[in-house]
Amino acid sequence: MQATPQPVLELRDYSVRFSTPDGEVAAVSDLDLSVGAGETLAVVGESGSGKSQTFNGVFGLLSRNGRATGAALVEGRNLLSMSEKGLDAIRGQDMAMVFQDPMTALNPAMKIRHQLSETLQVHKGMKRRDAEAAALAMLRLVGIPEAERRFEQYPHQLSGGMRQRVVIAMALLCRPKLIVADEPTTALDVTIQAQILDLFRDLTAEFGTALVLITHDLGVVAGIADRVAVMYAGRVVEEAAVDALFQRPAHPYTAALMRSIPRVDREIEAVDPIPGRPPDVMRPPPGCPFHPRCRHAEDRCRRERPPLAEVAPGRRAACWFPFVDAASGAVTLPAEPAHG
Ligand SMILES: Nc1ncnc2c1ncn2[C@@H]1O[C@H](COP(=O)(O)OP(=O)(O)OP(=O)(O)O)[C@@H](O)[C@H]1O
Repeated sequence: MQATPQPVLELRDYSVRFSTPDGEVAAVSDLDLSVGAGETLAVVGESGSGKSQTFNGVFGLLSRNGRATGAALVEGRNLLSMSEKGLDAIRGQDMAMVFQDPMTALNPAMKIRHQLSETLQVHKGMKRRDAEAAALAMLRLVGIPEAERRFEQYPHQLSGGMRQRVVIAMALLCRPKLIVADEPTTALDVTIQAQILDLFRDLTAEFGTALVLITHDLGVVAGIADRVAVMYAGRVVEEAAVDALFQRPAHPYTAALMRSIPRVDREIEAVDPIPGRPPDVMRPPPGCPFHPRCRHAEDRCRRERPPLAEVAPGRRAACWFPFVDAASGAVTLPAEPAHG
């Protein structure tokens, strides 16, 4: 793999399971992933592929029937073996999560002033005045116009985009080493979406924060991510540097995902939805979980599950027949067969 800067978060042999009356749900299986200081890792995949539960497990936010196993190391400390108190101290101080709906992080009955300064008072032990001054400065930094006036308002008085900026300000206040943003722009309109992504890019570069951006939308990762991990049925099926991935995906699922999104440089007719549906994680198909939807599946794919393996320098793919020339390491997309 491409040399990652010193990992801030490292998942090793990491899985998430839920017990249900119908049996065990293997939501996330055997992940090995890391993200380094100042690096942005995008985690993409269709709904239900395990993106959110992976990081809910890291933050100790799984529902009661869920359990994460393996290791989730933040600067070498395994969060999975920590007490609730130890985890509380790290959450908010060393790592923060930003969700799709900013109201999950905001208290509707509290002025922005108090929401932000309280974070610093609790986690950094700052005096109220200093905390408020720092909070106001951060509000300006995340591009809130008329920050002084907004400081005295309640969340419902702000637009959705502005609320998300406040949440980002709140996440950054303690200068965390890691931010996980789960679909942070999905609820926003396209122009605001681009502004918020720019904001993430600028601020993580400025503070050297490791950023994990969870999204179902491959389109949003191009301008912001350094690396991309593509998830399918609870596993990473491809991992690569963003430019390499966009130039030539090595896994048929990534290729299919790319064909399924509209692009400004292509005719709308070129959008080609992925046939079929993702597998039921309680009853995954034998072999490669993607084989029932794959245009290139062969017998081996129906029988044996391919491991995530290095297919070229800096990229991994879980496919028996990745689009990579073994001798040269060049990625080669085969001609598409006529059938779907
Ligand atoms: N409490 C639960 N009990 C049982 N299964 C669950 C529970 N929570 C999540 N799951 C299952 O875990 C799997 C992964 O879900 P997850 O939310 O991580 O997917 P996702 O890729 O983030 O999708 P989305 O983009 O829709 O959020 C899904 O099959 C989901 O049904």
